[in-house]
Amino acid sequence: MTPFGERLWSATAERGALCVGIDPHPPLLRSWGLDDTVGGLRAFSEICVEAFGDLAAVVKPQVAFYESYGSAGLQVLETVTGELQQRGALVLADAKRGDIGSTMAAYARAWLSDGSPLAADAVTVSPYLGIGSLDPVFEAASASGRGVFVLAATSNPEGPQVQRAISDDGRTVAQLIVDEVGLRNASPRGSFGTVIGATVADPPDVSKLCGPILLPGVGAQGGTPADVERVMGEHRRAALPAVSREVLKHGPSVAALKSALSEFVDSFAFLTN
Ligand SMILES: O=C(O)c1cc(=O)[nH]c(=O)n1[C@@H]1O[C@H](COP(=O)(O)O)[C@@H](O)[C@H]1O
Repeated sequence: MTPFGERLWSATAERGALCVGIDPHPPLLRSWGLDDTVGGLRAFSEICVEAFGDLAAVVKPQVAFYESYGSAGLQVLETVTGELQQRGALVLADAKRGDIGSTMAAYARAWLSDGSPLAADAVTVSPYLGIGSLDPVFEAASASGRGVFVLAATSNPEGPQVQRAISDDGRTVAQLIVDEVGLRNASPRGSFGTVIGATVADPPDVSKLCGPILLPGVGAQGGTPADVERVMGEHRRAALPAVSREVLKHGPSVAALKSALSEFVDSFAFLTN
């Protein structure tokens, strides 16, 4: 398969730089007139497939909401992943996995290996057991043409306490993570990205990353297109802003969801022009 970094570049050139999240919060299910059951989860997800599959460059199902319904929820996630891919969207599984290396190899098999029922185009991972513990994930992604997004400077207010801490050599933890991911990218359009919230006040330098940057926190958490521009500086072509609730609140009308998504895509047109 063509490496994820190249596939993402083409997808954002064609559809615009935006990642729309599928986050089936129970109150959101209810506001769409759906039950907080696996049936409601399935109906919610099918509406999202219909609304986003042909339009968005990347769709990011939040795995936590599927896991909370057990194996039946994960089955819905498997189906939705396949349907989105059939419609031409790249699927980023927001699983945020992080463990010792030998266990990461099993997560890599689950999310990034051909033939796995849960395999997506890319997965989010957490580096707080040490970036080297993620090597099995980088290896599996390289082997299968998939991608990885490593948390570096997250959008939540609690993040800086850990991520702004200073490491032995004077860099912040967030900077260290960005630099380490950059060392693993083999080409300017690498398949290994980082996560930097659109809400982050003092973002790390991404000039040597050579990979995509997922910017969650747009919309419901207060991030704006101007914030994305500020965080990315001259590296804006690598940006992949992410929005969930601010689009999903327009459901269950497929037309209204599509139009909310298109408005966001337009507001980020400056990233790809
Ligand atoms: O990895 C993520 O996507 C992520 C990282 C981060 O720093 N902050 C963050 O909000 N997210 C995810 O992005 C989504 C944000 O949703 P909204 O706030 O509704 O747009 C959720 O699924 C979060 O888990």
